[in-house]
Amino acid sequence: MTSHFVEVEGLAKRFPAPGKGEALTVFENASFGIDKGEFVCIIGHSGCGKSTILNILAGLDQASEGVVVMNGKEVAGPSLERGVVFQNYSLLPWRSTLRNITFAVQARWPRWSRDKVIEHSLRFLELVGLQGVEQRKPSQLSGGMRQRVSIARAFATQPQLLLMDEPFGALDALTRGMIQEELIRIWEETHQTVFMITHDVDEAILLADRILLMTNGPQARVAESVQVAIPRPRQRTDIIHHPDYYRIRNHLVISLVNRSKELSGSAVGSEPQVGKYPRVVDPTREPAADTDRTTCRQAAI
Ligand SMILES: Nc1ncnc2c1ncn2[C@@H]1O[C@H](COP(=O)(O)OP(=O)(O)OP(=O)(O)O)[C@@H](O)[C@H]1O
Repeated sequence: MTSHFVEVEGLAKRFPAPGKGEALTVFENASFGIDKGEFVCIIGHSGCGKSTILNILAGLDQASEGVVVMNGKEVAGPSLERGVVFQNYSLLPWRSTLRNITFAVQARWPRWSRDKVIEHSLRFLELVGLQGVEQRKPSQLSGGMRQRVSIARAFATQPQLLLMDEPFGALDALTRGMIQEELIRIWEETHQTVFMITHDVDEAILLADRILLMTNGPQARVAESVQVAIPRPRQRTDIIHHPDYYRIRNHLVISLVNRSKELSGSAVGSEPQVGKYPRVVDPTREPAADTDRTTCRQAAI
């Protein structure tokens, strides 16, 4: 039945109303697939249910309807096969930087020797540029460094699926840019399957193979799957000069700013959604009028 590495089928989340009112349907009928080694970002306005979807994929929350299947097995709870990076780093404050990583690596591979655990952990700290701070506690690190530790820890445990909930949301623009590039480097080395929430259209285009677009809630839908076929390796300073960059960016911005509200609860775009999956969109093949450069100032939602 499953054709993708991760298959999300007919997911819905409803919360009961406090009184006798109707239940709140945050999103419904969310169906999409993620292939092995793919980097997928999801974008949508605040409250449409992105974090809830990510938590359901992680096994940390339960769907009201629908199912998530990973590698042929239904996701029924948390597992070391799925790693999560949150915006607030989630490091253990009493452990050193290195021990925050070795702790997770040891849990993942309990039979490994101490030396092997340390060697493996140091390699991932090095990949995020954190040599020399191994013995510092999280409180002695900057926000950017803490997020690097948390990314290194997630990649070091080599989960089959890595879930990232706005990992750079709390960082300043310069630090964010640097860590985005480190994330690209570490992903290109490991070819991890990644599902990431972001509010930043430019970040999504830089990182993703595909961007899932959600309409506004309540009754939000995963309406489009937007292809990002810009070749890799990608760099922040070069990607903006690629001829397809603004076509993709403007499509995303127009969909998010103009269409997602009007069409909340239905597919974004002029064509209706056919079948269970979101409409597949390649903005580089859409008419130029849809990608007017004047919308480019509204990039983060
Ligand atoms: N326990 C709950 N009871 C009722 N409603 C809830 C509960 N938990 C979450 N919600 C609602 O579910 C909706 C989706 O929340 P979620 O955090 O998944 O959205 P989001 O798209 O990730 O938002 P943001 O981009 O702001 O992080 C919100 O409207 C929120 O108020």
